[in-house]
Amino acid sequence: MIGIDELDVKGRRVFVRADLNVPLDGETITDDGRIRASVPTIRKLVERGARVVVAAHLGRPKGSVTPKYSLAPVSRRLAELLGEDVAFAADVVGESAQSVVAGLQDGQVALLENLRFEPGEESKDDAVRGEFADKLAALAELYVGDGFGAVHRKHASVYDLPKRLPHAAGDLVLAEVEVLRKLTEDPARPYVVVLGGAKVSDKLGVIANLLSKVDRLLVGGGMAYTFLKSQGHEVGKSLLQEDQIDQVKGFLDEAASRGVELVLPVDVLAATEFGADAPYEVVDATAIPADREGLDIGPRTRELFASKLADAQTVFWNGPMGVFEFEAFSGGTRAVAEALVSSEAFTVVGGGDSAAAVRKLGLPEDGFSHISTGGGASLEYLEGKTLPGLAALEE
Ligand SMILES: Nc1ncnc2c1ncn2[C@@H]1O[C@H](COP(=O)(O)OP(=O)(O)OP(=O)(O)O)[C@@H](O)[C@H]1O
Ligand SMILES: O=C(O)[C@H](O)COP(=O)(O)O
Repeated sequence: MIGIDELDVKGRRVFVRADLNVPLDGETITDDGRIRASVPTIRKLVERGARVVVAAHLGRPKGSVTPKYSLAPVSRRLAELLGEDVAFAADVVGESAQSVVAGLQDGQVALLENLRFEPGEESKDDAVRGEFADKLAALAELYVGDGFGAVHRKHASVYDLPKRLPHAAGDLVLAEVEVLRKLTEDPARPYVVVLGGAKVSDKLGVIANLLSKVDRLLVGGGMAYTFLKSQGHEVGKSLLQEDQIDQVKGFLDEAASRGVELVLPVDVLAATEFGADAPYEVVDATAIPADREGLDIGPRTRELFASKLADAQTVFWNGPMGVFEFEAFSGGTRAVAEALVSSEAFTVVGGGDSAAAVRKLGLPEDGFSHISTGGGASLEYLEGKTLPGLAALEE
């Protein structure tokens, strides 16, 4: 994988695939970490006289134009952080994109509209993705892969486009891979992975492979309820991945046979509904009332998880322990974050929302060895999987 320093970019149109998938409240960006992380590569290209065409996704609009997922607010923030104008295209490969890109002078930056407004971006059909990648390729002469958070996606802009243009990895991708490689090569033990969050179906899949690598797996957040259900417990209205209950039963058996400690919540904050002010009570994780929804791990679980982190030498954490965006349900995430900050271990936090949670809770970013921009991407890297976006850059 070569870096951007090895590309001759002056006067050339360089397509930068970034991960600008930031949390939004309406049009307000609630955490701009991923935009900040994308700035150094873009700035370097600007300084070297490239005509920079940035592209990214936001949310999961599933191939149709969805105004609430427009990158317009991101474009404004990117311009502020760069201290440069950013020409925003109102579409991805249409007339607006073509004219914005054609108008770029050396050292200028454009941002295309959300890649996922186009069905070709995420299509499972290679030909459909390829056709869309051809249109993206027509916008540039060189490709830079810098969207680490999305390198696990076999999407047109991540996987097919670098096959069509001379390419290099951006500085963010190189830095992320360097840190994560340390975790895959002989990590100091005990090696503990903490999983939470809401992308349950995506991330349950990684557990099978992680079980052969870690000593301990702590499961909280929206992930935990499928485990509790698979043990036969009622989980009420909590997040549940019904179709993966059997698979999860298999994980419990495999963890036991491998001697991996799989630690689940023993209590949860069970709310009457999903909301910042929803009334809630602390209940045993084995007795969640049918009309309640688990929105955070409870106080006994916080202590349990902290004790399981106390002797760790290596920790990877992805996914908040609860709905940390609501103050009342942020305590579990805070407890895990604080346990990591006070730990001597090599600690890596990964994921858009996980990193945002660390910042929102006011924890010192330098309290962690590394804060990664990728959640699912980091997990799949740690599993030892070949990630499409990295494989394409290596070719
Ligand atoms: N018990 C729960 N019920 C519902 N949502 C939850 C629960 N616990 C955590 N969440 C939500 O999970 C979301 C984050 O999950 P996610 O899996 O996307 O993590 P991430 O760090 O952003 O990783 P990635 O970068 O892969 O997206 C947060 O918005 C949080 O509110
Ligand atoms: O938030 C993330 O993990 C990345 O931006 C990828 O988003 P996705 O899970 O919707 O593909």
